[in-house]
Amino acid sequence: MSTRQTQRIDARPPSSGLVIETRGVTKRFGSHVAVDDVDLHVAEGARYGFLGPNGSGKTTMVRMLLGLVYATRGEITVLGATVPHRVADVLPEIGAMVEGPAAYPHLSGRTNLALLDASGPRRGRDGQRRRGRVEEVLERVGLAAVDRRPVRTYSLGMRQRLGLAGALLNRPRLLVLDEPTNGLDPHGIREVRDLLIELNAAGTTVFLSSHLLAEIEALCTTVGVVDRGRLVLEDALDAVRGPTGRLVVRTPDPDGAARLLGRAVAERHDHTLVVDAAPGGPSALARHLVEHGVPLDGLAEQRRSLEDVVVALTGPGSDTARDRRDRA
Ligand SMILES: Nc1ncnc2c1ncn2[C@@H]1O[C@H](COP(=O)(O)OP(=O)(O)OP(=O)(O)O)[C@@H](O)[C@H]1O
Repeated sequence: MSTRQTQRIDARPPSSGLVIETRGVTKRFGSHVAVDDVDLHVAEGARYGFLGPNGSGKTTMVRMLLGLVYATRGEITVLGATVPHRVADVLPEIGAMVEGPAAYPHLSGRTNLALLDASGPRRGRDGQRRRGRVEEVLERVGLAAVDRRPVRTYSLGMRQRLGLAGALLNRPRLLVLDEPTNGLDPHGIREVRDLLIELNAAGTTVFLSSHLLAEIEALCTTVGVVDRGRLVLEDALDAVRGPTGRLVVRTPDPDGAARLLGRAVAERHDHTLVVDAAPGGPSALARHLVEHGVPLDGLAEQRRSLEDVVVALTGPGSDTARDRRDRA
């Protein structure tokens, strides 16, 4: 075993169970504070979504995690190594894609990956195995059928997949991805999501930034929301989307249900009613409706959407609100 590998194992102890931890991380560009006193906690095995509008500091944070830019203040630990000083020890265990995929435009995707692999921790003369690794990651990202044409002729979606393939070459323990579905069509977005879920199920922790709420909601187990450089929320997605205290009733007889439930009905849309929860919960309400001849198609607890929570937290005057006003 090489010294390098031993060091990596020594650097492994996130006994806290955290693979990324930051304390008071701040980044200033001149007088502009891009990241402001951020404490991140990314647990081993999580799919962590770092959500924020454009310009909120996501890329800057991701770059700091990888030691590509230095924090003005604060501490960063990734896979047990302090960043930037010891980041080189753990980089072989991290697959990263930041600010779009980088590749030599005049070379094919395969050649680009082979070069990347040759410069990685398993550099050396195992050409056969390298070819195997390259084919495997091309297959995983749906580029197996790609021919010899140069990367400059690739669509943005293909480049994005190639970038992901590069991030997977080392079979990383941690994936750090900045806006990984940028430029992909809905089909491609779903494929990347499925791939990340599959890798995560096999043990890889996934940290990704996105300005797309729906993407984070569909993929992540934990969410960190950043607004103008500040982390305004960090929690398990299930906890964020907790119950609202109301029940959603679907019935073919909404008039009958509305008459019966009176002022408990908070909202009504076609055959769906949102009802203030009464003592006894969903089962008591179901019984009450059915006993009074109102048939039910469905009854469920209403849960907050991530969007509701984010809008409430970021509030008017934030970049999110400004973006909305600009678009209006
Ligand atoms: N090298 C730099 N010099 C000066 N300002 C910078 C630099 N890099 C980023 N910034 C500024 O820091 C703020 C945060 O930028 P950052 O790219 O981290 O945001 P982001 O959330 O990733 O945005 P996007 O989704 O648009 O990529 C922005 O106001 C940006 O203009």
